[in-house]
Amino acid sequence: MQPSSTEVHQRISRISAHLYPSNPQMGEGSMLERANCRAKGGAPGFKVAILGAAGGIGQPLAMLMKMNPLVSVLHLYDVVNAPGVTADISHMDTGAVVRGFLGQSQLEGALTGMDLVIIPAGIPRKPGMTRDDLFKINAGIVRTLCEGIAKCCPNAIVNLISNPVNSTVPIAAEVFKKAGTYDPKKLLGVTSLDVVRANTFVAEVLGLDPREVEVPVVGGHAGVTILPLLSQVKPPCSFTQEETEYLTKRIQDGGTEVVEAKKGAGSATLSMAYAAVKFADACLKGLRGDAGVVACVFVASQVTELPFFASKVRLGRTGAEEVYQLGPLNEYERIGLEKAKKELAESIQKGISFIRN
Ligand SMILES: NC(=O)c1ccc[n+]([C@@H]2O[C@H](COP(=O)([O-])OP(=O)(O)OC[C@H]3O[C@@H](n4cnc5c(N)ncnc54)[C@H](O)[C@@H]3O)[C@@H](O)[C@H]2O)c1
Ligand SMILES: O=C(O)C[C@H](O)C(=O)O
Repeated sequence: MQPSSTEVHQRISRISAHLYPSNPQMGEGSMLERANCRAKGGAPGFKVAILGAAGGIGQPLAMLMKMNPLVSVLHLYDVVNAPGVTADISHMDTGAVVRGFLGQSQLEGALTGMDLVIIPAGIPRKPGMTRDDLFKINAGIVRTLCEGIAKCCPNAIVNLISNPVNSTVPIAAEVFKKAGTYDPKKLLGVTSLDVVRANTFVAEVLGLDPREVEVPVVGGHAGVTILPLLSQVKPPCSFTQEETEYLTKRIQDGGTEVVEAKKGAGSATLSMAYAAVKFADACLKGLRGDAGVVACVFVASQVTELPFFASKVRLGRTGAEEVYQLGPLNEYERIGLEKAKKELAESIQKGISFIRN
């Protein structure tokens, strides 16, 4: 039987409300309720928000998270174009319910009830810039978004991608401390792109499939703070001094390599979305209670004298439940570690001072 025109109208307004629940002109509450029911009644999964979802990273990240079977609800927030990206992604025939949120007034709706918040909001580098040159603009963006998280989903795990990660993570920590919601296990600076690059470049040198290679990358996420531990590569292997220097430099300069190739059109977006999803998936598996979920991430740490440091962690139901020691380093890595710590200390302090002063 054909549906009546009233039924068709009702269905259309339901779909609008599903896509734009925070925009009263776009639909009625009934669809939101239905979407919530579907989220509850459908495959069990986690609620994930992407802040900066309409950007170069945000769009492919949203697409890949919509394909993730662990996600039941996906909230896409941006200050521009969120409705367009949401409409597009929502047509994918995968399980997650997608909802769009546009602008500061809809931030609370985007965040309420979330288990995981991924933040790729902020400006990217152009050739000639360092990640620290992004601090002025991105520090304020991260502060505002983290104030929203503290208010609306204080228990969520946060995956912070916005650069400079070495400073934005300390900024987020200070915001959460001020709000009384800081849980060091749940604030994670995303460094998975460094690991993805390291696996790829090392595999090239060894003539292996990159999927078989595991390179721990520790320290931070900028220049010399990115420290690949080539002495700990799996499968066990050895490198000449020339290979070690080539690989270390290429991994440290991977971001710049992409920024220069893009000639002013931004920085890594597609490989970053891939790396972000790899890490987010690990966080969700940890939340689900899977055993043995290990990844490198920039996190509150006692591995060195610095308050934050990237190293391998074990992800569990409450976030980064165990932060692993660096393991034995060779002479080249020990020298690299000292350089990394010097620069990292300044970047961390800059982030802390941004909120405290
Ligand atoms: N951690 C890493 O490994 C890594 C890798 C690549 C890029 N990045 C960083 O990620 C960030 C984003 O890069 P991109 O290429 O996607 O940039 P982009 O400019 O393409 O996208 C950024 C998005 O953020 C949005 N945005 C700006 N202010 C916002 C706010 N207050 N709230 C919500 N959204 C807001 C913009 O509207 C835009 O859609 C940059 O800072 C970049 O340096 C980090
Ligand atoms: O290099 C950049 O500015 C972006 C990102 O941090 C990267 O490593 O690709």
